[in-house]
Amino acid sequence: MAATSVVSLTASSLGEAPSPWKTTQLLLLPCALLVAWCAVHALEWAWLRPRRLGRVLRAQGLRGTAYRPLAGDGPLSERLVREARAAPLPPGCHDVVPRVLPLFHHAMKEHGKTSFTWMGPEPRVTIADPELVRQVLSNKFGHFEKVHFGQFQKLLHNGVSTHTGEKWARHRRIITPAFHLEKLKRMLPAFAACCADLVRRWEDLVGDDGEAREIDVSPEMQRLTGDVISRAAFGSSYLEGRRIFELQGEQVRLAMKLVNKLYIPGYVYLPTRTNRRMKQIAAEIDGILRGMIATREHAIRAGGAATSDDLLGLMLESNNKAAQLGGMSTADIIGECKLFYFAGMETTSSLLTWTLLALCAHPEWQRRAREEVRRVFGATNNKNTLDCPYDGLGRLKVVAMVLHEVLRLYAPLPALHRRTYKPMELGGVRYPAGVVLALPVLCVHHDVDVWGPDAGEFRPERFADGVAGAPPAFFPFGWGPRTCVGQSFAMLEAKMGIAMILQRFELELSPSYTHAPFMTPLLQPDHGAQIKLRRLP
Ligand code: HEM
Repeated sequence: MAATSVVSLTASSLGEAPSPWKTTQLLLLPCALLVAWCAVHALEWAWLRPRRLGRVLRAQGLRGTAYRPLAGDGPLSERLVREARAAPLPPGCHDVVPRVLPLFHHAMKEHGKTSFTWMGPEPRVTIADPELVRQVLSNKFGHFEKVHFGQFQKLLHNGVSTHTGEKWARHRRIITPAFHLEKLKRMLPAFAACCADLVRRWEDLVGDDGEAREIDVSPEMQRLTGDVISRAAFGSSYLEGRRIFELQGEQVRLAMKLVNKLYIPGYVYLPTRTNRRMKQIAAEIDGILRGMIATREHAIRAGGAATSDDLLGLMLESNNKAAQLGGMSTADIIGECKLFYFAGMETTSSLLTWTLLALCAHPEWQRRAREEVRRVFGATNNKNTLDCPYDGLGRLKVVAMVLHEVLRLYAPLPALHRRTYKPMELGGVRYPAGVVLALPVLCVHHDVDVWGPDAGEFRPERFADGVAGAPPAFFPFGWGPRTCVGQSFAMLEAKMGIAMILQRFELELSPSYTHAPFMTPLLQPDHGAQIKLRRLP
């Protein structure tokens, strides 16, 4: 319209009628410019920039796969995953890297330990030297920033793990006190109640006729850790919490369908069935959490407490104290609650599942761990030990060694990622901005150069002197300023769960179990974790 009136004005001021051809030309010009601008940007994004970054890396002696426009190594990765997935491992074999991280394994074998592959148009350099990994993760200036998946990630969770800079520091300061050991000790009765529910249910399932019964422990451990996080996070409102956990589970399953489409710009905004359902789920979760937060805040304003023994209450308390310095908004608190599920549930259930499977595959360690549990807590939990479980859990040295060895061999998060946002030097290589650094936790944990020729074997005695006595190449909870805030929470929960199970049941692998560790994106058994349980006298 504006263009037409300018044309008419100019034409009439010259005393001529505007020619329709001229008008069309003037209208087409901005469109043509827009198309040209998009084309140049698309060319830069999909072709010129990747080629430039690849050249810079190769010029410094790094080797890697050839860039394929847009798709990158997607098709290669899909093929390698398909092949790896088709080949289960023998039970008790812990050489899981080629199966779990087939693309990294392939690239490192073909092109060296520090080599690169392509995530769509982004080069991804694998850094598998533990000292360099530590340097990346310890960089407190955030020069290696976390890799995010934009709107997609917001639908799953939008908490401290996705924030950067001042916002991350503020959120981390506010939520950290909720995870202090003194606070966690007060949550132990909630942990114990969930574990007691689980073993009671299993006792009913197994019966006491001395026969072994098969149970798939993988969904069982997810249910346990979902219950624990629901109770620990929301105290008496834990049934609403459980609904959130069900919805989050569905959200993750839908999200996994989208992973390969993430490189199609704007895909998450298309009104597909999956996208619509994901938005619905996010809205329902937000609604439940908003209601819970409003109730707690109302209680605080009325002069009461926010139920300070659960994570939500502790976080609100800490947030109120930080209010003068700029606290968190309700939307921020919702993001953190969603993150508790995402960060704390599947990770710990993965650890518990692989621990139960490892104890079946290594009966000698099962016997030693059970003897220790029964020495500390008795044959079944009696009143005294339940009153003070923290001290007892601290005395479970063999159980701790087993858990650490499982975290080494089956790290629940097999790889972490960072991105350079400005040129950075690392290990003698100068990385330009925009390079993704993949830190393959699992490869470092299985590296024979670090752990010795028996790196692929289950030997919990490596951790006889705790983590401090093991090689400095163990980082299942990350390293540096962004290390896992829930580490002690997870270890206490896992110790309690394993102790209560070992106290009451003997475990053995079922013949129907297939050893198939798989990344979903956490490390889970691909075909379930079928274990035969027998009740102990
Ligand atoms: C075995 C269980 C767990 C494992 C293996 C694990 C692993 C990790 C790792 C590797 C990171 C760092 C990620 C990175 O640097 O990119 C992390 C961060 C985090 N974890 Fe855990 N985690 C576990 C349990 C938990 C639990 C139970 C919670 C909370 C209830 C939790 C909450 C978090 C949070 C909030 C962060 C983000 C910290 C930040 O960015 O400052 N985690 N976790």
